[in-house]
Amino acid sequence: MDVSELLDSLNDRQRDVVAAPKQNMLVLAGAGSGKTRVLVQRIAWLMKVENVSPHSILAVTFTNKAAAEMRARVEQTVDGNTHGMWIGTFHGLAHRLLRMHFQEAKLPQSFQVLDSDDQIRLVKRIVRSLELDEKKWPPKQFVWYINGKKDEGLRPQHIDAQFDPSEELFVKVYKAYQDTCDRAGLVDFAELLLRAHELWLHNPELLSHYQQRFAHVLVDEFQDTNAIQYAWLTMLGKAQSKVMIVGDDDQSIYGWRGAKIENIERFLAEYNDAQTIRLEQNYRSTANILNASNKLIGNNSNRMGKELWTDGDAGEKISIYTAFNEIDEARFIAGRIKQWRDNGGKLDEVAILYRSNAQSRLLEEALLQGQLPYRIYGGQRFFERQEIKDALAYLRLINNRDDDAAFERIINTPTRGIGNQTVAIIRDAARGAETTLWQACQQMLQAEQLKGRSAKTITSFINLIDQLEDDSGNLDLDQQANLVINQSGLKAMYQAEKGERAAQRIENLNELVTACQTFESDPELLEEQTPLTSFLTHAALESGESQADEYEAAVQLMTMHSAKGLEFPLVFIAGLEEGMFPSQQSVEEIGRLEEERRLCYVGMTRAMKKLYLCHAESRRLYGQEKYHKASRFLRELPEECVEEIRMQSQVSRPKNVGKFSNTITLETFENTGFKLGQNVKHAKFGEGVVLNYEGSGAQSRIQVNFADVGSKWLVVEYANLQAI
Ligand SMILES: Nc1ncnc2c1ncn2[C@@H]1O[C@H](COP(=O)(O)OP(=O)(O)OP(=O)(O)O)[C@@H](O)[C@H]1O
Ligand SMILES: [Mg+2]
Repeated sequence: MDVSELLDSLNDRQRDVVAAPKQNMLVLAGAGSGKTRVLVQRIAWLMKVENVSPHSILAVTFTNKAAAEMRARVEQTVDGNTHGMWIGTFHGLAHRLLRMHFQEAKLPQSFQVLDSDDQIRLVKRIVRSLELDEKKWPPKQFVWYINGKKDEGLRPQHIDAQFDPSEELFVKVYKAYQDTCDRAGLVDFAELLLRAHELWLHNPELLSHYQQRFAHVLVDEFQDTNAIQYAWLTMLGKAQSKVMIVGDDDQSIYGWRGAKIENIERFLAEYNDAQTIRLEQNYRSTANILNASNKLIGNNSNRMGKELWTDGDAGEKISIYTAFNEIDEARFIAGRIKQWRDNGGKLDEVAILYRSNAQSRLLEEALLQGQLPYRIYGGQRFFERQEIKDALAYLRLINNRDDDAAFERIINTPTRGIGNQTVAIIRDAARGAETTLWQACQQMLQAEQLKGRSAKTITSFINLIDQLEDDSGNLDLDQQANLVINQSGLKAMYQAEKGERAAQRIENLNELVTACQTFESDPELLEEQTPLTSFLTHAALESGESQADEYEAAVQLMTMHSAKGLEFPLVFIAGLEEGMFPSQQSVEEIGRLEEERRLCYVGMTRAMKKLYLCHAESRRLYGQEKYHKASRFLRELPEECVEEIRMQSQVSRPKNVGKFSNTITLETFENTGFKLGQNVKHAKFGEGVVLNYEGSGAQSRIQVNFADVGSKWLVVEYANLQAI
C-alpha cells in the first residue's frame, strides 16, 4: 500500500489521527468508529512516512487474538517488515521483559507462570499450612486480596495492617504465598505486571534504555487498563516517547476486575499536551442498530459524551424475539441461522452472544441438532468444562464402578487425602491383576495390602460412591444429579473458591441439573438403558463431537465480554431478562448496573447488518421454572428501531414486554398445526400446554405438559390432540 492509499480510505478526523505530527494523543470514540483501524494505520504511517523503525514501536491490545490480528494487519499494510516491533497484551509484554531481564527482575532464569487454577491451589496449601479454617477463610478470598494488592502495586511490606487484625491475617497469607512463589520461581498473572513495574522502578538505566527505544507507544482498549498497567505504561512513555491511547469510556466492562475508566482522565491530566481527537462516524452498523445502541447508552450518567452517526442505510429493524421458554429461544436462533445460510450467508458471519457461559448449553444443543457447526470462543463446550466433567465422573462411577477414567478423575477431587503415591500403587495392582482400579482397591483392602491412612481414605471413598448410589438410585435423573453434586462435596469445593470463576462453575453445575431434568431418553432404548446411562451416553457424544475444525466456517458463541473489539454481520444476544442481564447483583448497585448497560452496548454494537435480541418468558434455572421480566435494556430501545417477533398463541402469559410497534407472527411448527404455548386437549391425559417439539412430518413429536399427569412426549400423528 503506498502512502496516499493509507489515507484514502479514511475520513477527515481519522486522517488527523493517522497523519498527526509526532505527539501524545487520545482518540476517544464510540464503537465501530475505526479506532482499531486508525491505530493500525498510524503504525504504518509512522513507518512509511516518518521512517520510524519497527524496532521503536510498542503496541498494546486487550487479547492475544487482537494482538495477532493487529500484527497481521500492520504487515499487510506495510508489506512485510515488522521485525523488532513489540505487539502484545500487557501480560504478554511484561512476560517478555521479565524473561529478557530475569536477573534485574530477581527471578530465576527458569521461572514459571502460574495460571489462575494453579494459583488457587497454591493459596489453598498455604491456608492449610497456616492451619486456618477453610470454611471461615475461603482460599479464593485471599487470592482476590493478593491480586488486588498487586494490581495496586503493593507488596506485603507496604501494607500497614497494624490496627486491623483481619487485614493482618490477609497480609500474613500474602507474605507466605509470595515467599513460596519466590522460592519456587513462580509468577502469577498479577505478579507479571507488578514485577515489570518494579523492573522500571529499580533499574533506571534499563527503563531509560526502553524509553529511548520505544519512541512510539500505542494502546487500544485503554478504558480497561488497571492501576498497575497504567503506572507501567506511563513510566515507559513519559520522557521521550509519544503515547497514543485509543478507547471508549462507554465500553469499559472490566471494572469488576480493577479496570479504571478514570485512567482516561488521568492520562489527560498527566500528558497535558496530549491532543484529543474524537471520531464520530460509525462504519460498522446499520443506522437502526447504531441509533438503538446510542439511545441505550444514553441512559448512563457520567459519560464523557460522544455522538455517533452513520451515513449508511437504516437497514433491517432490530428483531426482539419473545420466546416461550429457553428451548424455544435456542431453537429460534438455530432456525434463523439456517435461514441465513440458506439465503447464501456464511456461518462464520454469525455470532451468538450471552451474559454467562452456562447459557451456552442449550444453544449448543440446538446448533448440534440443526447440524450447524459452531465454535465456542474463549471457552469450552459445556460438557467439556472441568466442573461438568467432575460431576459426570461421579455419575459414571455410580453407574459403572469399572470406569477407570472416571475413577482417576475423582479419586481425590475434592481432595480427601489420597495422594499420588497411593493412586500409583492402586494402578500397579490393577495392572498386575489385570483388573480395574475399583476392583483392585477392593482386593487390596480385603488382602489388607493397604495400610493405615491409605486404607482409611480409600475405604471411605468406596463407601461414598456406594452410598451415593444407594441414596440416589431411585430418584429421578435430575434429583440424582443434584444429590451427587452436593453429597460428593463438589459443590462445596467450588463454592469455597469464591469469585467470578467459581460462580460460573456453580452456575454450570446447576445447569447440569437442569439438563438432566429436561433430558428425554430415547424411548426406544429405555427398555435396555437406565435414564442415567442414556444421559451419560448423550453427554459423552456431545463432548466427543469435535469443535468445528479451524478452517470450517462456524457460528461463533461467546460471552459479551469476549466479544470486545470484534464485529459480525449477524448477531444474536440471548437471555435478555431481568436477573440474567442485567444480572441480579448488579440491579442493586447503580455503578454495576451502568457497567451492565455498557456490556449490552458492547454486545449490540458488534452487529453490522442484523441484530436479534432474545428473551424467554420462562426459563429453567437451578431446576426450577422461573418467570423473568424482559430486560429493562429492551425497554430502553427506541420503538422505531425495533420490531417484535412473537407467536400468537391463545395462552395467557405474563405480559412483560413494553409495546413495540411492529409485530410479526412466527409460523406454527412444521406440519404439526400446533404452536409452543398452545393449550391442547388429549382424550386420556386431559388438558395441557405445548412445551416443545421435534422432528417433522410423520416423525414429529410434541411435548405437552398436562395439568394432571405432567409432561409427556407424543407422536403428533397418533395423539389426536385438539386445540382448545
Ligand atoms: N473510513 C472508513 N471507511 C470504511 N470503513 C471503515 C472506515 N473506518 C473504519 N471502517 C470499518 O469499520 C469497522 C469498525 O472499525 P474498528 O473495528 O476499527 O472500530 P473500533 O472503533 O475499533 O470499534 P470497537 O470500539 O468496537 O473496538 C471495521 O470494519 C473497519 O474496517
Ligand atoms: Mg476496536
